[in-house]
Amino acid sequence: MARLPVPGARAYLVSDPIAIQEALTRTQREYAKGVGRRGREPLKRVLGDGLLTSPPDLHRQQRRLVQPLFHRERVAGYAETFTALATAAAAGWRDGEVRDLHRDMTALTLAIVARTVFDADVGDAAVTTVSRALARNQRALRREILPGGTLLDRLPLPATRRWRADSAAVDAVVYGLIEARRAAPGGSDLLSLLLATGMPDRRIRDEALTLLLAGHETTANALAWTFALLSHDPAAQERIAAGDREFTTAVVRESLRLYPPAWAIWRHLTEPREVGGRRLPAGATLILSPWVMHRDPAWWPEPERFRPERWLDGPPPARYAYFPFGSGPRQCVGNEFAELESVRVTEAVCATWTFTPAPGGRPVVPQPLITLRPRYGVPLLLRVRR
Ligand code: HEM
Repeated sequence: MARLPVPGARAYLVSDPIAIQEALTRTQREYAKGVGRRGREPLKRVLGDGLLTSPPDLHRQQRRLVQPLFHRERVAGYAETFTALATAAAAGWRDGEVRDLHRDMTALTLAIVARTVFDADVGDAAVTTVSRALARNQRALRREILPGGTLLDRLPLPATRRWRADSAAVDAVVYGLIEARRAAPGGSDLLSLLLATGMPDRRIRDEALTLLLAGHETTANALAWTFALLSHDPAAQERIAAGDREFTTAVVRESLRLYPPAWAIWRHLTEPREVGGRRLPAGATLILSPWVMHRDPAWWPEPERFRPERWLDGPPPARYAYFPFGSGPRQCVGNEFAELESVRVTEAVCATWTFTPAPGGRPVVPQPLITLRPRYGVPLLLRVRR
């Protein structure tokens, strides 16, 4: 376990799978979400008391409410929608053009979560509003984990003003969806479930925005990284196009190993405790990092290599050496949704297109903000599959 220089926090990188398991599975009690003594969370300001950032007492009932939307059979029922929306998006691309697949995947995954979870169509303007708000503000939001970070909010900094304007625009999109559903109630989508509880609009907004953001930003990154990796591997593209779904699933898992969109999960101790053989005080911050564990040679032969076959011919990984979706009570509610969506979208793109890195394009490099985004996008040269 190593001490890390995080301002205002006693932060430790935990690299023992047993200690990671304990921190994730005992999350609502001894190990709480967030950074430092008060559990600061960068996303709390955006998502309020939505499922991702809610306190433990509220969390249990919220999770029960939302869970039915993510049951295995229900998710399986979304599969054809995943394929149809991806096929329609890819049909608009042109032979020989260079496209930023990260941007394309952001629009697509947002349309997918709106269609499936919200039973709504979001227009192009709404897609631009939401994706621009995320792209421009992650750095400003990350300030929130710094001590006094919220004080900066009171200063008229350009970043703060931009965030306020973007946030109001995103709220207008979400309240628009809520109003539309109120006018046509009775479905089994997320908004119908939330409206039926009679909870105040502000709470509905928190839950809805949480699922809209958590439900597309991470998957957009996962898909962008997947296409970046595949752009160097024409044989893998062929195998996916030939319909080998087991292989495509292995590709998605391997991509989540090398580029886990949730690259760090933060917890803090609510009381003094021994973690990984070391006594730590209350308020100590623990960083559980899929990025670090997924590339540790102790668990992965040739850890830096993209080799989807390891998921087909090797033993399953040690349980807490691979946790792209976290674990325990706060585990990703959309994990099966995300995996199936990623497989179907990857298949749909490879069915019609082959792709290579854009000649002379900027390098594809990770930018670890709240999520792991490709800093300059993923520019690829597209060719129609012949
Ligand atoms: C590849 C895609 C995805 C990745 C890597 C991912 C990763 C994660 C991780 C690591 C957590 C746990 C955070 C923590 O313990 O502090 C989480 C929570 C969550 N995720 Fe995902 N996620 C993905 C896709 C999705 C999708 C598609 C949805 C919904 C449609 C979703 C909704 C949520 C929600 C609501 C939570 C909070 C759960 C709770 O606290 O009960 N995620 N996600």
